[in-house]
Amino acid sequence: MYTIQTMNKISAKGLERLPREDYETASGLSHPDAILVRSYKVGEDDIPPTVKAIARAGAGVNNIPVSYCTDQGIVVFNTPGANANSVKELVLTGLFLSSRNINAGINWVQSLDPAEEVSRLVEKEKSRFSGPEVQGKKLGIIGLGAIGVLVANAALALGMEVTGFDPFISINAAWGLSPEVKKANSMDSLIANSDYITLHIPLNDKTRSVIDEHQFDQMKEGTRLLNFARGGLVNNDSLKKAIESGKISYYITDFPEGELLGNPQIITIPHLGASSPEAEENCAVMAADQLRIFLETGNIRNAVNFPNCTMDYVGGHRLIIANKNIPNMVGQISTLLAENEINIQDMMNKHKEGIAYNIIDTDKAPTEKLIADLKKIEGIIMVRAIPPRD
Ligand SMILES: NC(=O)c1ccc[n+]([C@@H]2O[C@H](COP(=O)([O-])OP(=O)(O)OC[C@H]3O[C@@H](n4cnc5c(N)ncnc54)[C@H](O)[C@@H]3O)[C@@H](O)[C@H]2O)c1
Ligand SMILES: O=C(O)CC[C@@H](O)C(=O)O
Repeated sequence: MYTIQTMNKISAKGLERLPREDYETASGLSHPDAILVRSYKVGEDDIPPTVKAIARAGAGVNNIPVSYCTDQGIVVFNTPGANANSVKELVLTGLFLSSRNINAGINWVQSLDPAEEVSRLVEKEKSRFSGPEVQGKKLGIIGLGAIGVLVANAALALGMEVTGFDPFISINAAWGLSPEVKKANSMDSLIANSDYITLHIPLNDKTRSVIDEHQFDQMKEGTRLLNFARGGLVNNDSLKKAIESGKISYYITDFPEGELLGNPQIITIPHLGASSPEAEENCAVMAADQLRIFLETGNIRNAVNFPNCTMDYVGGHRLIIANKNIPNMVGQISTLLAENEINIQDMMNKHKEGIAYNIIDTDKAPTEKLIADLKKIEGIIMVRAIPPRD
């Protein structure tokens, strides 16, 4: 029986992927094998030593202490692309909200006294809320991953001129991107030439406050900035100055903070990018499947801190071992197995940055002592025997 601790409400469709006869899923487990989470900020103290994997039902993993997990041999998964369409639709909504003064207009109508002649007032005052069409305008997209590509292609269909900046674009993303999307050679040039800018990059130490005073200075007067990626990408003090100076006409964010409230030029959405039943289901299903496959077979798909590594599993004896990516680790592991008269039947070794991951199928079950001895090898981070299938 595996136990999975949920740290947010997870779509039932996802939980159904973990059969009840083999899995207990609940929010208050003290020794879980794995954690399933959405946006809850997971602290190191939330992760008991029994945890082997954490699955983030979503894209961003900045709510998970990933390097701590790596050091503990805990595999962290996310669900690439599973909520991208949902975010794309909200970004398009954001484009129109930022352009046509819709939010201000709606708020004004709602503020009218119903006893007044509302239709007359509307016709008299509506010119205050006029705003430009997006067709023919320039959209700059920072980050051409799962979401950025969908936004780019949809914006082209709306008649926008689209430029993207992503020095690390994946081959997969490049395949999905329309050839009509122009490539910016630097973030500065994209920023300087856009009427609308939308952010679709992860928040990490390299991207924190990536939109700061310098970037605002490069922008055209009246730029509309959309942030459906993470609040920390934009420096709020610089943003407020840019609004005051007229550089920014509207900032649309899915990440409200106290200091952003009450400004009519900042439209705050309560982190709804992935809040569609379809996205919630897609993410939960993908996250649950990845956890189940890892727990039951050791195969890894879509981990952010471990290499992808899959080897057909027929149900026999399997060891999974993670180690620092340094010389002679495989040699020491196989020597120890041989000394214990265990024959390797099949093996796979993959690495990602400083981590190597091994799947080793053997002819006999490893003993507790062998597992303990493997863990003692300098550089070994994690060893687990996969329980053989009946
Ligand atoms: N609002 C929401 O509910 C919601 C939902 C999903 C994702 N997100 C956020 O959006 C981000 C993007 O999601 P995604 O699914 O497209 O992820 P993704 O991993 O598919 O794409 C991210 C892209 O950003 C690029 N990138 C990284 N650093 C960059 C930099 N400095 N400059 C330019 N490009 C850079 C990468 O090369 C990659 O192509 C996530 O990390 C998450 O923070 C928000
Ligand atoms: O789970 C959510 O509601 C948001 C997820 C989103 O921020 C993500 O990074 O995928």
